[in-house]
Order: sequence, then C-alpha cells, then structure tokens
Amino acid sequence: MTVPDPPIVDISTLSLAEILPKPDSNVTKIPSYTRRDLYEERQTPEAGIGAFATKDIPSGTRIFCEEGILMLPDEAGQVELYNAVKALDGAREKMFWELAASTKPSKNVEWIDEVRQICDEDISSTFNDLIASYEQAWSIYETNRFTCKPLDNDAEKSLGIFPQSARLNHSCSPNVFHRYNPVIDRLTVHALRDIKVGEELLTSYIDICHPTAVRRHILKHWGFRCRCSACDSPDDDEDYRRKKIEDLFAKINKRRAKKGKISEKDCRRSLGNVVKCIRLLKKEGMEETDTLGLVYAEGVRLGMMIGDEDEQESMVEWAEKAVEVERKCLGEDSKEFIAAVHLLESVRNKNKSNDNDVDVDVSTKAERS
Ligand SMILES: C[S@@+](CC[C@H](N)C(=O)[O-])C[C@H]1O[C@@H](n2cnc3c(N)ncnc32)[C@H](O)[C@@H]1O
Repeated sequence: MTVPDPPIVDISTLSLAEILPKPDSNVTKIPSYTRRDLYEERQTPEAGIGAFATKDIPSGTRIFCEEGILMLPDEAGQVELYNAVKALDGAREKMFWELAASTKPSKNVEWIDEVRQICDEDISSTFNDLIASYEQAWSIYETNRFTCKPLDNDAEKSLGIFPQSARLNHSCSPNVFHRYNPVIDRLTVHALRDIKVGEELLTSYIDICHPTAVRRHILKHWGFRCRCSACDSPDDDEDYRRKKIEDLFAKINKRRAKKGKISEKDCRRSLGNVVKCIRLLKKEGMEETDTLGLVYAEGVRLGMMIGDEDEQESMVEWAEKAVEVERKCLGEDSKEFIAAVHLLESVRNKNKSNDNDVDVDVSTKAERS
C-alpha cells in the first residue's frame, strides 16, 4: 500500500516571496542590534577573545541580530575579497582587520599572478607586503565567515562577515545557535538554553552530530583542538550516541528527499527512526532547529501520511514542539518558524476534520438506533 504526500506546507515548499512583508505592509526592516547589556567580550586563556554572559540569559533570547559588513559569493577568491575589504568605509574596514586570523595560507596560489598583473609596478618589497595583506584578509575571512545562503538557493551572496558574532568561540555542546535569516537579512544568535552569568557564549561551527574524531578533523581548519565537554568526555557511549544520531538523521533525510509515493511500511520504518532519533537528541541535549526541529517536523509529516487516529494527539504535540524549537533557535520572523506554524495548523485541521467525521458517524448510528 502506498500513501500520498500530505498537503503540508513544509520548509522546502515555501518561497521567500510568500513570507516576506508585502511592499504595502507596515513592516519595516529590523535594525541590527547586539545585546551588549547581556554579554561582554574578553580575552580567554587559550581561545583568543570570547563573549561572556554578564547576566542570566533565558533560553530563546535573541542576543544578536546583526547585519553583515561584507558578503561574497561562495566562489569568491582572494582578489574579490581584498577589493571588497578595501571598498568598506574606514570603521568597517578597521573592524575587519581586527578579527582573528587562524587558518593556514591557501595552497592555491594562482591569485598571486592575478595580483601581479594588477600591479604595474612590481617593486618586490611593496609587492610582498601586498601579498601578505591579501593572505591576512583571506585568513580572517576563512576564520570568521558565516553562511548566508537563503533557503531558496538563488542567493548571489552566500558567505558573510558579521563582526560581533565573529567573536563567538566554538563548542560541540553549544549554548547559542547562529543562523543567517534571509527574511530580515540579519544573522541571528539565540540562547539555546538558560545561560548563567559568567558562562561563555559558545556556538558550533560544524555539524555536531559527527563523532569526536570527525569533529576534531574538521575543526583543524580553525587551528584548535576542541576541549568541550563532548570532546573531552571519557564516556564512549556519548560518541556512540552521536554516531547513531548521524546515521538515523541521514536515513530520515534520505527518506525526506524522496519524491512521489511511499509505502506505508517505509513510512512506519522512517517514523521508528524519528522516534529513536528524538530520544537520542534529547539525551545529548541537541535541541537545535537543524536536528530536533527538523526531526519533529518530519515525524509529523510521516504520522499524517500514516493517519493512525490514536497517534493524532502525539502528532499535534510534536508539531507544537517543532514550533517551540524554531521559536527558540530562530525566532518568529524566520521562515522555519512560519513553516512549523503551518505544519501545526495542518495537523490540527486534520484532527478537527477527523473529529467531525466521527461525529457524523455517531449521529448517523444514533439516528438508526
Ligand atoms: C570565529 S573566531 C572566534 C573568536 C576568536 N576567539 C577571536 O579572538 O576573535 C574563531 C577562532 O577562535 C578560536 N577558537 C574558537 N573556538 C575555540 C575553542 N573552542 N578552543 C580554542 N580556540 C577556539 C580559534 O582560533 C578559531 O580559529
């Protein structure tokens, strides 16, 4: 038996134009802000500058809502970057040059010939200084850039520098979550849980579902060895759980990407993976949009496809949790939050129509008796 895709508005079916404020609406562009009342930057013993809470910060608080000072397409190289930095106004250019530079020089040196051609006067000392500046700019860029690609994937600019957020250090058990929000054209950083005064605000630069050895390898790019609780944990079970999450998540995503009809058996199998994945994610405290939010939403979709009436209440609960996760990680102006609200409405409407069907049935029986 195959079941059709349910009529759910999920993230991949929403276009940006559908949720952007209409030109005649009163919604104005959100100003950039960083909640300097909540944190301060200071030097750490081993990780350069970091950001530390100066007050208790409740879970879900938006700490940054920041405009990029520089955004470039994925394929931009050293020359495009340097030109973009030189085109910044004085204050922004200074901000850029003050950021950390941790990555090693690029092995690709073709750009040096390009710079040589630009310099008519190839006076070697000046030229060498210039090359050093290009390399420093590139290292700053690689150390601090954030992905800005809107979910529509038609973005011209897709990597950006956000100077306040760039001071956030990494942890594989982060307490804040960052994401570029194309709806408001800002990078937002939200508290993932209650953060106590004095705690460092730590985001994750990488996919934290990977096991420790893989995370370590990827983090070499930033030139440090992570000493977070997940990386230093003597508990092998934790690594096992993350590997299991990664595998389950890959299976769930593979199913999600499949178009067309799906057998009920496959639906039930995938729903089983969703249930296991949710349990493990919670155990690991991994409550972000990219994992838990996505898994809840997929669970609801699968549950609606299967259509077991006694599971409908659980589907509403999961859809409500997906809304909570998106609100906490991304805020109510995000596309993900709006999609989760649509999903919740769909599942509630489906329940209502099921209840009405039951009513009709009952009244018909009553009339007959
Ligand atoms: C985006 S910057 C973060 C801010 C940086 N600490 C600074 O001084 O501006 C990334 C760099 O910070 C350092 N860093 C980030 N997280 C770290 C960690 N958990 N342990 C050690 N160094 C870290 C690394 O040098 C990394 O390349």
